[in-house]
Amino acid sequence: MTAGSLPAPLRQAVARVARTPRLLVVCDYDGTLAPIVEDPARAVPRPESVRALGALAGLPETTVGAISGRALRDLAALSGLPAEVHLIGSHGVEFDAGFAHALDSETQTLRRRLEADLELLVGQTPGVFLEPKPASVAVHVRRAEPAVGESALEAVRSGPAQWEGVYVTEGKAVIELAVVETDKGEALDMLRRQARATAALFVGDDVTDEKAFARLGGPDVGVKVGRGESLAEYSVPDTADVAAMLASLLAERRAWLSGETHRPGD
Ligand SMILES: O=P(O)(O)OC[C@H]1O[C@H](O[C@H]2O[C@H](CO)[C@@H](O)[C@H](O)[C@H]2O)[C@H](O)[C@@H](O)[C@@H]1O
Repeated sequence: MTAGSLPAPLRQAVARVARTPRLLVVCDYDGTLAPIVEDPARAVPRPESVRALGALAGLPETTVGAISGRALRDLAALSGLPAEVHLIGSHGVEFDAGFAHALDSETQTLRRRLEADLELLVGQTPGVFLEPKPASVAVHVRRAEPAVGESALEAVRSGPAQWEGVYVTEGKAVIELAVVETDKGEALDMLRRQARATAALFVGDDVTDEKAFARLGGPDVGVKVGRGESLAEYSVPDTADVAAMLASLLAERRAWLSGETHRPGD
């Protein structure tokens, strides 16, 4: 996949947003920068995407972020994104390493109870495993036989997912129970305010990314990765196309900033 093989309307939208005075570029991680794989610990990003995001973050008037469902520490370790890229974990609520300690003791207790209960309920089911995070626990079923995975998901849905103070998110072969409400759209808006962005490009593949797509408007560009209903105006099939699109955005933005292409009002 090359920039030239992106659909023409998307190529035009990318060229347009590249010409905004203060640009914000934000990507989801799994399924967007990193292809989906069986083992979450092995989900590494496409190097071309990492390079493009790093280069974009080095340009003037250009802010870059990644908002992921992952714990911030895991996102930082796995993504290898440079320090100039703003990383936000836990579906948009984890901005810094002290996040878990800032939760009140009742919330921390609920989080521990959730993990213990989920371990008893599904932790020993073949192919099912837990991913503990600072304010949530994800139950993965990708490695389980389909019927086994579905019954584990059902046990979680009808069990701890019903507890008071628990927020449920279902994703790709995963159900996540959190003790705080999460919203990637809030995180996107915070980055937008900090950057005083005049337009944003957001790219994501999963249900939690829809909350970010819902915040887009005006000159913004939303790109859904993969199939399925989405609020995003544009879509691409997979992470290779995301890499091509980011490369195209980088080339357009560089050219515009250096005056090689027409600036509005010139
Ligand atoms: O918001 P994201 O960056 O897209 O994170 C969403 C979840 O991604 C991870 O799980 C998903 O990707 C795994 C690796 O490809 C895959 O094995 C799993 O089935 C997917 O659900 C991550 O492990 C979760 O913590 C994130 O919430």
